Amino acid sequence: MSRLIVVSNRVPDIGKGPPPGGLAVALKAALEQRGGIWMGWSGKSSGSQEPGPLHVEDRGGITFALSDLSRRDLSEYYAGFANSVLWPLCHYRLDLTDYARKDMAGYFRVNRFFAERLRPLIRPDDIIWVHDYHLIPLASELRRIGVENRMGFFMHIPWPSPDVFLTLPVHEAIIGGLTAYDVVGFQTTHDADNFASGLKREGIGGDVGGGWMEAYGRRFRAGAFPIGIATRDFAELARQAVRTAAVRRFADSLEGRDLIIGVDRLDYSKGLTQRIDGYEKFLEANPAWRGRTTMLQVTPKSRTEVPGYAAMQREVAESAGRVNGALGRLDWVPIRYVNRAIDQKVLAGLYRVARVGMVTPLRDGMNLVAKEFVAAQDPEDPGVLVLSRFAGAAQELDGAILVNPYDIEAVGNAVAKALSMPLEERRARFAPMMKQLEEHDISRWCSDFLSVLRD
Ligand SMILES: O=P(O)(O)OC[C@H]1O[C@H](O[C@H]2O[C@H](CO)[C@@H](O)[C@H](O)[C@H]2O)[C@H](O)[C@@H](O)[C@@H]1O
Ligand SMILES: O=c1ccn([C@@H]2O[C@H](COP(=O)(O)OP(=O)(O)O)[C@@H](O)[C@H]2O)c(=O)[nH]1
Repeated sequence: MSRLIVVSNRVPDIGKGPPPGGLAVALKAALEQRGGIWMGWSGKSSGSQEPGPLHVEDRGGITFALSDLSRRDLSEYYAGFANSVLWPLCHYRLDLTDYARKDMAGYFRVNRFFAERLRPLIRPDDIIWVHDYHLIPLASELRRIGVENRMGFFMHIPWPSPDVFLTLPVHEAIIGGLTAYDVVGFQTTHDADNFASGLKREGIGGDVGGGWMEAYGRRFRAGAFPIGIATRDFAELARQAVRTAAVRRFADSLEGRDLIIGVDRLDYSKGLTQRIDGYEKFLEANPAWRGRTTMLQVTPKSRTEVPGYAAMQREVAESAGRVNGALGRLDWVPIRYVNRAIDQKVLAGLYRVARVGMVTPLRDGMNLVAKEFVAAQDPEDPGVLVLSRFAGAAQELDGAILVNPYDIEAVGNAVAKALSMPLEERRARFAPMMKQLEEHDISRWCSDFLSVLRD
């Protein structure tokens, strides 16, 4: 069996720190099965110095090859082109894109640097699987220095419609970068269709049927491979977590109120202020519910070095403060806002305690929180998921109450509907979602992608 090489900007701390998420678990299993390497950024800056040699280390049966990046690299490649151009563009926020040629050049330079560092580690029959928008040009850089191995790419974030994507000044180089892969995977058919129609619009190729696309005369496999979670393990984690002291203490602190939970990185794509406004609308329109619900919003800080994110932090805190100030009482705070990461084991228990899960991004590639919330429920007495129709997860979780997150009143009405939904309907909505998550879990995602890449 050929070895697997996974490349991603962010590499989980397998064997160190808290338990890794589902993606790390699945890739770890695939890497252990075949033997392999996980390459990426070490998470550290070498400051103004050039990065030293790769840190190569065996952990939990996997070889990690991690590279530091200089302050300039991180500013131009990570905070700059990846997170101030590609991320807002792919999430339909053209108003937030901040394109600079210097950052674009830094992005391609870091991709070349990763390719050159990876090159000596590659054996002829290795399979290479590259993840996410930070590393689109990696395959073309590897091909340029003579690497002929099978290479696949998975895009974790949305692929926008051509009208949006073609505003990117270097769209040709980005599309050209993708065509150097043998397989290109997207989260949903909608993303894959957007990509194909962009090729067609530009007259450089398109969908040629049977799971194949063509661009610049090169054929490659492309399509939707929706990412899953480790469903059974997560359900078990939630069952155990509700018995732990931390989750019991939290549940007691609710004093019989119904819990509404939101868990999102602090990111403008997650629709946090709109969600808080929706909850306020719900409380205004349903005074009988005041004092009988608590919304817990868990929002760890993210990408603080990127300008738009610092402003977000203020906006979300202000929104939560405004609602608490306007509607709170001496003995009741409508929203509890936690601005740091919570261990996933505790989260699993909180999801199970909650009556309603609020997942209302303005745009999201998939949104694993939506899937985790469903998997964590008690099948006999499940909570209800309120889900944005603009999250990739909405293509699969049709038992959720689907909402348009831009319609604040609709979000408020969805909260009311979720809180008063009869048990029978909750069960009827939950069962098919759980079946879908069990049948399409993270191991299936991994093996589906790798079998197309291998064949
Ligand atoms: O590495 P960071 O800059 O700290 O950001 C964290 C990750 O955010 C994004 O996650 C996406 O992937 C999820 C799994 O497929 C998907 O459910 C979600 O919708 C996406 O937003 C990003 O794509 C990752 O590369 C980042 O590491
Ligand atoms: O305090 C937190 C917040 C989030 N997460 C995890 O972070 C992931 C977030 O993934 P998602 O696809 O929802 O969004 P992303 O942040 O990747 O855009 C999920 O597995 C969450 O369980 C966590 O462990 N602790």
